[in-house]
Amino acid sequence: MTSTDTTRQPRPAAGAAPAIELRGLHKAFGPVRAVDGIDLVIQPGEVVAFLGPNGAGKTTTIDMLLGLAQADAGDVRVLGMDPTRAIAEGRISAVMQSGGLLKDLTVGETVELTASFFASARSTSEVLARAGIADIADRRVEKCSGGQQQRLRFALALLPDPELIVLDEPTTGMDVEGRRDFWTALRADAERGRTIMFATHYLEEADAYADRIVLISHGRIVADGSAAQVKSLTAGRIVSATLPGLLADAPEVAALRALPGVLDLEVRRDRVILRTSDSDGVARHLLTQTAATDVEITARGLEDAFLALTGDTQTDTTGSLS
Ligand SMILES: Nc1ncnc2c1ncn2[C@@H]1O[C@H](COP(=O)(O)OP(=O)(O)OP(=O)(O)O)[C@@H](O)[C@H]1O
Repeated sequence: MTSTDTTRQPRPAAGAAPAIELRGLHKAFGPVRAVDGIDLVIQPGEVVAFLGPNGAGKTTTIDMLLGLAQADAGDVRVLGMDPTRAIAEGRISAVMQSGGLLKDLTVGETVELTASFFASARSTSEVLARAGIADIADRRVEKCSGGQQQRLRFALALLPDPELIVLDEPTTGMDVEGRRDFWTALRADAERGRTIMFATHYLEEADAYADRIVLISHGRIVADGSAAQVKSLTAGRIVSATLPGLLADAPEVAALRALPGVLDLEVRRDRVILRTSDSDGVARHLLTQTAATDVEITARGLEDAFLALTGDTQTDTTGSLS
């Protein structure tokens, strides 16, 4: 079979079991609530980024998803079955951050050796081509860059032709080029209908390569949707201006707070900072109804959404966003 074959990965029929179903998942390590009530359903064919800062609970969730750790409470189903059965049947593969490669073997030998452990596996040439490393089949693993080794792990994960691939921070420590090549190979494979879930703390990877972002913090899901939807959860722009002699209880502040679209407002010395869905209206008010100077309007990006929703860094605005 060649890498151009497109008949083998049909999208699952309507009514197929979810690729991943997590219900009320909890896991604690002593006093640390690593996973604190996760409910998540991922449908066949979705490419989902599991995004969160260090210690958010991504790896713990993935370990339970792969049957490597037991939940304290809750239920895990993968392709409608227990994860250990899905793995035994070759229907789910994992790509972890490191380990598992023998440095003296070549890339091709590594794939052939691993394929010999499976009752039925795709061909070496096919998985090397899919992972974008056919040209380095004869290179010894120890001579491969971090990015090439990670694409080799991806090739190994493709051997049983799984319906679902789970990757735990697959590009940690890679340079920009290595990351780009890795994601190009993964995304091309995903186009064929495979379900992919990857953990990352790189916002740009989630934004660029996932159809859906599940943002977690302190073991809980704090946002779930497309990159645009996640951004819109912290919607609006920031308008700031200097108002000399400003006091937080001044009538000007009350009038600003009452403007349509204002989501929150903060006074810092003589500067007022507003988050609003109508930045033009606020700027117009400031310039025509008050003595404001230095009016600035800034857009909020995914980075802001991430920080605001995970609450791990102080944002410029007040008010709860999650
Ligand atoms: N085996 C363990 N023993 C004790 N605490 C643990 C253990 N594994 C994880 N934790 C704690 O559970 C929390 C969640 O960790 P986890 O590794 O799941 O987060 P993560 O989102 O994958 O983080 P990272 O991006 O740093 O890998 C952290 O506070 C971590 O210190």
